[in-house]
Amino acid sequence: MATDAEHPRLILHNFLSLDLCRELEFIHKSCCTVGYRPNVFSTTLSHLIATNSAHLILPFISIRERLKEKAEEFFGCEYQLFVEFTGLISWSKGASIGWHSDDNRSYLKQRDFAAVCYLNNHGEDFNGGLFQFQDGKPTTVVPVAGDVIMYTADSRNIHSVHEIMDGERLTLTLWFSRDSSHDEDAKLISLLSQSLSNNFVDEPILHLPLPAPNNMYWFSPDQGSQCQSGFDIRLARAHVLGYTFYSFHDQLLDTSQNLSEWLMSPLRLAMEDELFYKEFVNSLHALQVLQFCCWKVSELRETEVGRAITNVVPLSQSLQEKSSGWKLTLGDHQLAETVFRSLSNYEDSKPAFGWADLHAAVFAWENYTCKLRKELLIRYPYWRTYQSIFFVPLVDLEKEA
Ligand SMILES: O=C(O)CCC(=O)C(=O)O
Ligand SMILES: [Fe+2]
Repeated sequence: MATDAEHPRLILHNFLSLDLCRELEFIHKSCCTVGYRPNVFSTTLSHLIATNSAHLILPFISIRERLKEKAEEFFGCEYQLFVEFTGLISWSKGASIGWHSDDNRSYLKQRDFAAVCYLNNHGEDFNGGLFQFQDGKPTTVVPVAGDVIMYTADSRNIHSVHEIMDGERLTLTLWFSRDSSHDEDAKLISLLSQSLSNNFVDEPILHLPLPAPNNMYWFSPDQGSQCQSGFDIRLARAHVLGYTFYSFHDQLLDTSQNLSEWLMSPLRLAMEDELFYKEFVNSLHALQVLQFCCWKVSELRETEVGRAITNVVPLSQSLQEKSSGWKLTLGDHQLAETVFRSLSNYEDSKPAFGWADLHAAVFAWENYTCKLRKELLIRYPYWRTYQSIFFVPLVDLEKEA
């Protein structure tokens, strides 16, 4: 929709497929950290690389390119733009932003255009959170999964976002710049080169995530103050799906002091009074598999045959045998549910999937991860050569190789 020249902006319906929206939701809900403002969570591409999950930047590549081309075409600046920032951003109850333009700080002056992609639905996944332009048409934008809004980052497009009343609102947000010194690609390629040189580059070994420092996962209802109340967002994300983490240590440790340490070390998943015997290398690994299961559950149910599960035991039995099993406690359950429950989860409080699904998800997640990892190793040398992160169909690269 082209609008008046005084307020250059564009709305694109169904620009992203629903499956891509779900895939990005999986990435965000398994990798995000607390954001830059209260009740906001974010996942940047550099964070994915830093946490040993560089392959998870791949689902972003073609969409970044399509959005950049669209912005260049619509705003009439072909071949002039660089992606300045790409990130998944979610807002929970209480988050909002007043009237502003996106270049309204001295350190944001390089931003020329914004693209906000909605990944979930107003009224279904969250309430509140309508986007509003101060002048010009359209005035209000209701977030619908797959839709995108683009606008100039200057004062011609002053906007705000209403407070989130309930649920979690998720977007993929990009800014574009004409200034090549703010090219995100150059920074990402440099991070990738460090990350890949730390690993066995030739071996597409299974890639396991490595958590960032624990304070990046600590949600505090009153950010800025040193208050003790709050929760670890990895525990909270598992909790709203109906799962808890159990750690099996030899020694008795003081829970509050060691929660951080345990979240970094091997653990298992429990649901109600049953324990899944699969050991995950750390909390992020377990959370990635849980969120992957959430994304793929219907597909997993179609393809799995047999579905015999042998590695689930009653918790009471396992704790008797291994007296050192410890539940990692979440703390404020109610707060975690307010912050992370999407509206659609409220209907019934039962877990959305069970052990058979999770069992299948462990293998499907490994296949997904290995496939992306192999793809990254094919694409990366081209990105390094051209100092640009671009999308080419894999068959074309394989032909060249
Ligand atoms: O998420 C949105 O709809 C817009 C967010 C926004 O205005 C911003 O991040 O500057
Ligand atoms: Fe904004």
